[in-house]
Amino acid sequence: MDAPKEITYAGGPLRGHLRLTGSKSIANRALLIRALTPGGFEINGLAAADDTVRMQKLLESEDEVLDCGPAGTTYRFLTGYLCRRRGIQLLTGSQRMKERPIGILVDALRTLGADIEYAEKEGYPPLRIGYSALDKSDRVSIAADTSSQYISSLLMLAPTLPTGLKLTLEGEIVSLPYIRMTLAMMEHFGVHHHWEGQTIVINPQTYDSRPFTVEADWSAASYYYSLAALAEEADLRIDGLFEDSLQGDAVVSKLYEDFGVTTTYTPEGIHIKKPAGTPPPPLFEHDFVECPDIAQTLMATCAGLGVQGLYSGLQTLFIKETDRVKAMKAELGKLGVSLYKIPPRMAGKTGIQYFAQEGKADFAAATPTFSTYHDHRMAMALAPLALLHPVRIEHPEVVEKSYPDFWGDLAGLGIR
Ligand SMILES: O=C(O)C1=C[C@@H](OP(=O)(O)O)[C@@H](O)[C@H](O)C1
Ligand SMILES: C=C(OP(=O)(O)O)C(=O)O
Repeated sequence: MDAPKEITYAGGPLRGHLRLTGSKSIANRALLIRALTPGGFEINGLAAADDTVRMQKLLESEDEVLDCGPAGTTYRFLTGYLCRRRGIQLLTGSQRMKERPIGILVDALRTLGADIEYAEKEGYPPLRIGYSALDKSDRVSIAADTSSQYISSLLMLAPTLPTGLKLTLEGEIVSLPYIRMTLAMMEHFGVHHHWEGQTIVINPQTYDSRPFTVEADWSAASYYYSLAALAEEADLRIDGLFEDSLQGDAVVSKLYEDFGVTTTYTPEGIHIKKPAGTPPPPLFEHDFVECPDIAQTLMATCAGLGVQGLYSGLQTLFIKETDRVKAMKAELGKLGVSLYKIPPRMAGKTGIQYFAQEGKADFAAATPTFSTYHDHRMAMALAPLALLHPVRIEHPEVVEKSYPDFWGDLAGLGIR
């Protein structure tokens, strides 16, 4: 095992200016839509993120085995796409990918006529996918409470199907902004849809070839908001982020207002500031069902500042790159901060599952070494704590999944 990375900060106000990496969610949609667009189009701002690089390579590959590694969107988007590509391919991924469910998407595709088999365990990757016209039905219902990526996969394919698709979303909808992102990008390429209650209707249409630029990544921006909140004083300019965004994680700018971090939008991007002497709030409460990827960031901020946390909407975190609540509980536990499920009887009759967080990070024992569980967001969410005390991060290379320049960008701010 490689040595963990130790990161420290000399102290003082946090100042800097950087250009953020591109959004992998937007990039992977643009790449998939391009593969379905006659004549293709130019995409600007594609990041070197591993998930994006894999998507690009696998779309071009004619190999019999396609390995998505840990990339969820790549895996789910290709599951739909490959159903209509000639030949038989085995779609596989990392060990963790084989534990992330795919049955809901496979069942929906089979209703449309797909030729898909489980190559190992029923309900999980890898999949053996053959060609099908997907003309058995143009109507399908799908459980929306597990992953929006299944829905995005079907939506992007929908206009290319013989009679389009009527997709009914059942149950609670998780990660809704990502479904909106998919539909908005389809609109950009001239494909229209309409809602009939809980059903999204997409008629057969052709994607128009138009140049496209990938926005910078608001999920990645969350780590800078956390840094600003943890700093005594902060003044950061981040280029490439805009108020009018396709990304639901842009809500992070609002969430950090509670911590005294303000955002000004400039023609180049954002300017975030925290004045010296801003006291932290006593409590931070949020429902993360629309922005699951920034939950770890806020947990780490609250731990660093000793802010009590009350979180809901975390029910999908256990099937991400790792079981994220379990992993955060273990790592924050190293600092004496507790994270626990509130017993349902105490949460009342709402049926909502709440988690509470209590305690302020205590660095008295020793420099903590954080494990990262093959999860880029564990590394990036915990790194800002280095503003308070040196920390060590195991397997720092995990950040390559979405943000390969993360450590270099932190170094540019004096966090080395
Ligand atoms: O569609 C997307 O780009 C994503 C959707 C979300 O997943 P779920 O829909 O599985 O929550 C999110 O967590 C993931 O990082 C990216
Ligand atoms: C959950 C994530 O990614 P994916 O599901 O695409 O692997 C993430 O990036 O936080």
